[in-house]
Amino acid sequence: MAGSEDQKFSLQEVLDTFKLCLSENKEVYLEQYVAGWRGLVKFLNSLGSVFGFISKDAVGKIQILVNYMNGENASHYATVQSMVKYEVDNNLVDVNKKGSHPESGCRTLLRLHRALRWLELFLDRLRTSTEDSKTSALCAEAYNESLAQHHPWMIRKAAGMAFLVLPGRQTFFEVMNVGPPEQVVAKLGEALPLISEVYQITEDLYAQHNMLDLP
Ligand SMILES: CCCCCCCC/C=C\CCCCCCCC(=O)N[C@@H](COP(=O)(O)O)[C@H](O)/C=C/CCCCCCCCCCCCC
Repeated sequence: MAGSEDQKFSLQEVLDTFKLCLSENKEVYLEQYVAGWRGLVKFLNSLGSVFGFISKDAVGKIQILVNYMNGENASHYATVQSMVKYEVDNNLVDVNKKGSHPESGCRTLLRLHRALRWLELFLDRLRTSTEDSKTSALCAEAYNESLAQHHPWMIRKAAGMAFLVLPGRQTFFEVMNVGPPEQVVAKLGEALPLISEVYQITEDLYAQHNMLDLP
């Protein structure tokens, strides 16, 4: 994986991976899910070292999942559904407090899943924003409505400070490599339902298994 996060970001590429995430019977392919996150991390890395602590956490979690996907039980890590079934059936998930499985696939994916909700809220705000909107405010609002509820004070503070140095809306749109603002807005409109569907399917699955609060 070394170096893959340094390449140029493309919103289209991320959109394509999220499109490929769902199987015909609405299972979420882990390979595409992880590929989507890798694409997003490229974007994060292009914003500078202030975001390094966020990128490091995301890359670490991506790597945990990749290790399972390439490990001896790889066949069980094809989809989120098969991973959940395998780990739950084999008692490989710490359910109430951290124990012998502190880095289960289920727990690791849950962290990225919560971040996907932040992404959904943030992209929707970006899509409906006006030229004078502040990306830092849009990002903070989306964060407070989602991920912040799972983060301790120190992380919330650090994240809040990082948001303050986010580039303006115009730069943001340029980095997406889609074209003029109208096309970015259209592309975001295309991306959002896909991200929402992947989010909702995962959310429902975790809810069914009472796993939305894994330690
Ligand atoms: C389409 C282009 C525009 C949007 C591009 C967005 C690019 C974002 C890329 C990655 C997002 C980072 C995902 C972060 C995952 C965080 C998972 C998490 O909650 N980890 C915490 C809990 O883990 P455990 O301790 O339980 O293992 C961990 O404590 C977190 C540490 C780092 C701080 C996370 C702050 C997240 C802020 C939200 C992302 C802001 C990115 C702003 C860039 C626009």
